[in-house]
Amino acid sequence: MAQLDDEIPQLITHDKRVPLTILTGYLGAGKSTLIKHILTQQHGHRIAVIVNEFGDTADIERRSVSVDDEEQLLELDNGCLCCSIRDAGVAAIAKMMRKKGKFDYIILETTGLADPSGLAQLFWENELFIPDIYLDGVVCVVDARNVLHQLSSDNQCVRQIASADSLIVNKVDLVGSEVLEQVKHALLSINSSAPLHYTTYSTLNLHHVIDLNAYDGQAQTQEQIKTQTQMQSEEVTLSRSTHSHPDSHSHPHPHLHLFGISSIHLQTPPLSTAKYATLDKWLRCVLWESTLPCIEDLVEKNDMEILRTKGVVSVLGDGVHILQGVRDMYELKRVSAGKEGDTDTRAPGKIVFIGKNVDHRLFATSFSRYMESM
Ligand SMILES: Nc1nc2c(ncn2[C@@H]2O[C@H](COP(=O)(O)OP(=O)(O)OP(=O)(O)O)[C@@H](O)[C@H]2O)c(=O)[nH]1
Repeated sequence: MAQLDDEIPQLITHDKRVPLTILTGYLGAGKSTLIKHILTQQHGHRIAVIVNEFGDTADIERRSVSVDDEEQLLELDNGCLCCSIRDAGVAAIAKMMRKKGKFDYIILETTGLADPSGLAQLFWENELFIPDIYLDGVVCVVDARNVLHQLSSDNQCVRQIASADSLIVNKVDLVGSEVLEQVKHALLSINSSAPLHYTTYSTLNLHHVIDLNAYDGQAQTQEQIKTQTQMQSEEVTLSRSTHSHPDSHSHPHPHLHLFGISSIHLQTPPLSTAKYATLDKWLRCVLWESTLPCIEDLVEKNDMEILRTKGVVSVLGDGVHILQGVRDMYELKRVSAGKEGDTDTRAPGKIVFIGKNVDHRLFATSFSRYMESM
């Protein structure tokens, strides 16, 4: 356990905040293996690892990742970091931030049983607690061999995948190409906006894991989001037709109900500044009030839960704007200036919602009706 003391704060950087990666993934997926890989690579960072484990396995974790300097590891004894974060957890991390300026990056490995979306939300809005830290991204390691079974039986496993900004499909050495295809389709149907990376022993290029800037609009260019979502939605369509009549007796894989969690995309044309304000209002209804306006004739009550929102929108004469959201929090931010004749500002936009009971038809109808009515 790191010795936390009250020395005079000496942050490694004075003008820069320290990035935080939340590392999630089901029990045994390969999170510690990934940390071990990260800590032995050249990445130019001095990384502190925080292990948040159930029970007393943190001791085993410490040994298995073999960190040279023990002070790089901080264990949070309480398995439920989300509940304790506002007091002990934040205090511990804040104190660690003052540790002699020994690190410039934090990886928080969550318990294999946790839903990371609450944590992501907390660190996204954490300026109140630890202003020196910003959330870089949520990375989820998936066990290619066991994930299909886990998805059918554990809600948290689905939520971990839904919250990810980067998905690492590990243990590909243990499965054949057919299973890998099924895994890919299952993951894309839950989260179509996170890129997939296939690994053995969590070995991959570190730019898929750290310095993602997933919550910083600058990293999400229009082209990236467009290519990613277009490519992945084609694959999801393929996956849905492949599994249109699942039957556990005739199929070699289980029917995945995924606890109602999936992702949908809405297309949006370039918006005038007035319509952009309308979009903002519609998002407040959806994300703050959990309501889809203007569809009362179609559905009485909507039992939806949004975990993650991402998007890119062109505003006529005002450049490209990025949408980022975690649960009920969201941010619309301009990332490039627009000018007359700027092709970017005339490109179509796209909004991705990941969550429970997100129905594409209802979202699309609500969106188009609301945008027309205002
Ligand atoms: N065959 C194979 N084994 C792997 C691979 N990656 C990890 N393992 C093994 O899987 C086991 C679990 O890996 P860990 O990295 O400890 O998994 P974890 O996600 O940290 O596990 P928890 O802390 O229990 O949630 C270890 O025995 C690893 O050596 C892989 O790609 N292929």
